[in-house]
Amino acid sequence: LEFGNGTAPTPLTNYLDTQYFGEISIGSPPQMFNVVFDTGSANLWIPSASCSPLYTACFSHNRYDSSQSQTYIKNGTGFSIQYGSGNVRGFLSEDLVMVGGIPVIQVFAEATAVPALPFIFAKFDGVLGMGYPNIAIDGITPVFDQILSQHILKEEVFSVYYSRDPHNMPGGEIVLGGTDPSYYHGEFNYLSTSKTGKWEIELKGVSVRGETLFCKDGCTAVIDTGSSYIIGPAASVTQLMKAVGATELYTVNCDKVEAMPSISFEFGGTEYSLTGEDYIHWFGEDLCVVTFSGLDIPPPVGPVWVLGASFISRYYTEFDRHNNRIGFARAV
Ligand SMILES: CCN(C(=O)c1cnc(C)nc1NCc1ccco1)[C@H]1CCCNC1
Repeated sequence: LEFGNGTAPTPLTNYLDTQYFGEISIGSPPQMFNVVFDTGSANLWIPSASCSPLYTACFSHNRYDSSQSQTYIKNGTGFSIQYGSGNVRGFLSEDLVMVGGIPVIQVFAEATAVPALPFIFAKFDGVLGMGYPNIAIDGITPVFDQILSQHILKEEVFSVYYSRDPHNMPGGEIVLGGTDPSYYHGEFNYLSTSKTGKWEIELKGVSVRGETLFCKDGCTAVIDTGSSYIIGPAASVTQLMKAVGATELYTVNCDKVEAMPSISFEFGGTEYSLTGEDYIHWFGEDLCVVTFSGLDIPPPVGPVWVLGASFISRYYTEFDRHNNRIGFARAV
């Protein structure tokens, strides 16, 4: 397959700086879907034409109809993926999936039950997991691994740019096989993924005004392209709100945003800081909310910090499967 220089870019749509998604097709003739490219999971699921109208979150999105596809291969194995608020359930099917112009014969899940919360708020139809195969449910080979085995990519990496202020076009870009220098400047700093099999790295500390307040003895950070915000242990985030002058409801007075202190994450020997502008979400003229949320993820996964779009929109991120490392560079 001749495409570009061994890299395959997909433009992303930015919905209110909180949801970033790109278009893929499934089936012949192609059925189009908007999916989140999610490093926090490793399966592809999309709503099924056979989902009940009772599931509003399924019925209100584009749905895959296997009866319309000449390349559909029946599977039927059960599928369930757990989210904080509930499970997406369905069954497995196989068909031709086109991602960034690359064809893949892919096993994916047709969702017949999609929890209203949070997915009625989703502007995307489904999720394309970009995580490692060992977190893939039902042991399905993930899309990116299927592409790697075709040996057509220049490098065994993918990179993500998320824009800020939704008026910028495009809203973002994911590049399979390399990086896009038009969206970052300066050098990359690389951090090796602490446990192979997850896009997570060692966080050395979280500091405000130069003082390390949290994760003093080191902790784990998950770099999750499918999450909107920054999630931290509940007690730490509560203290962090106080330290930056936000109320318990995470709200701040909009004209105080410029004066808010930077919050820094130390990875390797480098401080990655977010200014008030970076971590505040403007919900209107005078409602500004801090885009952090407190969540105690239980061991063995937790306690962790999850860095989502609020972080990635400031730091262009390269996910390197060849060297099992994550690279950050300043986004444009
Ligand atoms: C996709 C499921 N996720 C969300 O956080 C999520 C839920 N519900 C809505 C409506 N949107 C979500 N993410 C929007 C988004 C797109 C890109 C950046 O953030 C997470 C679940 C944990 C694994 N990682 C993904």
